[in-house]
Amino acid sequence: MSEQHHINVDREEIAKFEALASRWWDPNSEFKPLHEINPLRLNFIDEKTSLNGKRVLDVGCGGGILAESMARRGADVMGIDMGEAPLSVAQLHALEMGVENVSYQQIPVEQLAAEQPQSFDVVTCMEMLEHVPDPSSIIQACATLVKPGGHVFFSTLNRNPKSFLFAIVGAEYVLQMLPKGTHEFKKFIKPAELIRWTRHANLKAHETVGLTYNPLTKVYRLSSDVDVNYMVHTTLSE
Ligand SMILES: C[S@@+](CC[C@H](N)C(=O)[O-])C[C@H]1O[C@@H](n2cnc3c(N)ncnc32)[C@H](O)[C@@H]1O
Repeated sequence: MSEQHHINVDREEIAKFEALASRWWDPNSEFKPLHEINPLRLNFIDEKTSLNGKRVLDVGCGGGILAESMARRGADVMGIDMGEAPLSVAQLHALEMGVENVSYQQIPVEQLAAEQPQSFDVVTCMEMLEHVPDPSSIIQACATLVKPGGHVFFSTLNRNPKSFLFAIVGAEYVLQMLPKGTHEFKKFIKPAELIRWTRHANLKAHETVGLTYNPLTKVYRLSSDVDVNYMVHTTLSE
């Protein structure tokens, strides 16, 4: 692994997720939001790509909530992350659940892109870009890894006063759903910025959809409101 590949990893960010890893599959833990949005994003991805039989890469897979669920839909899934503990948790969970068509590896996405370009039908990169020093480099690597015509999905947090209020003040301080310091506001990404980076990587953005939390009903749903958490569906131009 060359030094260059390590530059785009924030060790402090990885350490945060390592420390929480044992609670990854507890639906009432710090990872509750990921558990709750998972059916929404899984169905969205499955509708666009028909996961059954597809070769899928999940970048920044953590404890494997999305990766394992895509494997259960019949995809052949590889999950990568730079955290060791989340990957061990992911591996163990798949083993316990008897899900065999998912594997996990600790490797920087830029390195995998150099080694295995154009090898996946679908690439997903969820709730990860806001934790890395250079998100555009991750996006470029995802574009390199997907086959021409293949699908790439990103999700992240928007950057505006409302997302500051919901994702940081609300989630970390008022509701205490997430540990304080989970998110850094200046790393949040506006949809226009994300879409510009995807365009530079030769990815065509088709749809941007909000993952919206209603604090009164405590329910997430897909909506046209992209103010806080949102997901983008792209394909690699052929
Ligand atoms: C909020 S979690 C999201 C996990 C998963 N994608 C999901 O949505 O269920 C962010 C993950 O990104 C990983 N991560 C952060 N920086 C990374 C990097 N540079 N390369 C790979 N993974 C990274 C962390 O270790 C953590 O597992």
